[in-house]
Amino acid sequence: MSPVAGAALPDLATSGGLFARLRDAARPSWESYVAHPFVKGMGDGSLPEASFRHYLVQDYLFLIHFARAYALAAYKADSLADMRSAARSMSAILDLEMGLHVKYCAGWGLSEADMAATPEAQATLAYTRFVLERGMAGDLLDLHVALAPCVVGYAEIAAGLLADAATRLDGNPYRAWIEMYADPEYRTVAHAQVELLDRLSSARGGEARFADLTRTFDAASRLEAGFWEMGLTLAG
Ligand SMILES: Cc1ncc(CN)c(N)n1
Repeated sequence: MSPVAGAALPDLATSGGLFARLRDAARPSWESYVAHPFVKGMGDGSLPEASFRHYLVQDYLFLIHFARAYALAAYKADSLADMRSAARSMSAILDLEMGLHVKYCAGWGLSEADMAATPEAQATLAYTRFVLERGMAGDLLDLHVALAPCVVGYAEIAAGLLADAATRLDGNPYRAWIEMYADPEYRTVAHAQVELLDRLSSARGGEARFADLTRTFDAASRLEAGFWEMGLTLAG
C-alpha cells in the first residue's frame, strides 16, 4: 500500500550511525540535493514535463551503471551474505526501479530501445563513473559510501515530499515517482543500505577513515544535485 500525503515517514538514519554522521558532515551538499528546485517541482507538479523526461531517460542510463556498481560490490564482498545483499540490490534496480522508467517513457511513445540509444549527459557520466571509480580504487566501504546518497537520498526525498504541505498528489504527473520512492519496498532497500554502512564501518576501520569517507559522500551528494540540475536545464 502506498503512503499518503501529509503522513511524515520517520528518518531512515540511525542517530550516531555512519550514514547520519556523513550526512551531517556533508550537510550543505546534502541539502543542495534533497531540496533542489527539481524536487520541489515534482512535489507541486510544476516541473516542466520536458525536464522530467530528460531526467528520466538519463536516469535509465544511470541505473544501468548503478546495477554494474552492485555487481562490483558482489565481486568485492568477502562474505556470502554481502554477495547476496549486492545481488538483491542489483535485481531491485534492474527489475523494480527501471520498470517505472520504462512505463513512464512508454506513455510518451519512447521505447526502451530509444532510451538505451540516448547519449549519456555529462552529469550522468560524471556521477556513474565516479561511483564505479570509488569502488574499483577503494574497498567495499568506499563503494557503499559512494552509493549511499543515491539509495537513501531518494527515500528521504520522497518522504519529505509526502510530509510537505506544498505537495499535491491529485492530478500530479509525478505522483507515481513520489509513491514509488516512498513505498515500503524501496524504504526497506534504503534502510538495508544504512545498516550495511554501519556493519562495514566497524569491520573496515570506518572511524579512522571518516574524513576520507566524508569527501566521497560529499562528492556523491553534489553529483546528485548536478543530476537534478541537468534535468532542469536539459543539459547534455
Ligand atoms: C540519480 C539517481 N539517484 C538516486 C536514485 C535512486 N536509486 C536514482 N534512481 N537516480
